[in-house]
Amino acid sequence: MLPDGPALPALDDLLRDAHVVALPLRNRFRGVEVREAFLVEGPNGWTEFSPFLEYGAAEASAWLAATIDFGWGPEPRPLRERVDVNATLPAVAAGHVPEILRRYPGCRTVKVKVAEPGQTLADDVARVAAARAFVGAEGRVRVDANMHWSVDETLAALRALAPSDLEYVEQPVATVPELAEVRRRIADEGLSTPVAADESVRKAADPLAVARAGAADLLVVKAQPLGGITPALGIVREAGLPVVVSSAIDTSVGLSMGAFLAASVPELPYACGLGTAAMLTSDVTTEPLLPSEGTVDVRRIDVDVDLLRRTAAPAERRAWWLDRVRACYEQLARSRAATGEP
Ligand SMILES: O=C(O)CCC(=O)c1ccccc1C(=O)O
Ligand SMILES: [Mg+2]
Repeated sequence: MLPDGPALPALDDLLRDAHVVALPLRNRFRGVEVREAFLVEGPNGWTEFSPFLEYGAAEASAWLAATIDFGWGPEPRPLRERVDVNATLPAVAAGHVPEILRRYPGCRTVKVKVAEPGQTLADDVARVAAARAFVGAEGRVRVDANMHWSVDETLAALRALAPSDLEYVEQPVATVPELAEVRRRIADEGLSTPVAADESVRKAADPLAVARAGAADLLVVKAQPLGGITPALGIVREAGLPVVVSSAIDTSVGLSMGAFLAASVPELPYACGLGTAAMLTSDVTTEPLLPSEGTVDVRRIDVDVDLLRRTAAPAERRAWWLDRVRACYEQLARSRAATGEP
């Protein structure tokens, strides 16, 4: 189900002055080496559309709803001016951990990618230990397995990672029943690691099912896949669980949407995954939303025309993105027309 939202702007308003950029990453992340994004300026300011390339129109349409919500919808009402952020550590060798974490000045929380296909639990243990050594006993270290473990593998990993004292484990397994089982087994075995749901929120037909099933201790919420700040805030309210606001390797424009969401959530007990501008080798603004003193600003982003030109995607990629916006727009228009009917 696609979220409701403001009346759609004309398709031409989305396409006429749009930019498509291709930003190389410093380190490969979930198989991605260059991040592409579609940027457009609405009456509220610059907004972003950047679903991953493999997503079909149905899934990507929620991301377009978010693009429109941020550019054309109700202005967010932030409760804070800065948001604490975590460092995001790709599945690199342990020896590379310090050089990556140094890009996140002041961040006391690290999210470590684990369970990367082709790697071993020993690789994860070494990487997580290096992250713990970097932040010290006062810091926080969480891991994200992106659904790659079974229930048994999760428990084995949590036992092996226990010396690093995890803040939580994010989406260790794929399904809601498995998440529930992981939580039960953690309690049965006398462990205490909280379980966070990410894919079970952002890729689910019903983002609240995991909360209703009592299958997670906290939720990871992302503005773009949930259809924007307005619907995401509704999900946070109804879930009744603590949340971490995160992002999807966005440009600073997409990160600013996440920062406004994080700033609008009533309670924000965890550092948010909004520091990832540090993963990009270039950005679309001269004032990128980079972490400083462990936080990012909550502000709109002005894009820089020179940077847009320098990071512009090749013509055939631009054409692909414009087609994708058209396809998603059609879906949104159809779904909004349907909800208007009796
Ligand atoms: O939460 C963070 O630290 C950064 C964002 C992140 O990890 C991410 C980025 C792109 C795609 C998936 C994920 C994820 O949380 O699984
Ligand atoms: Mg995740």
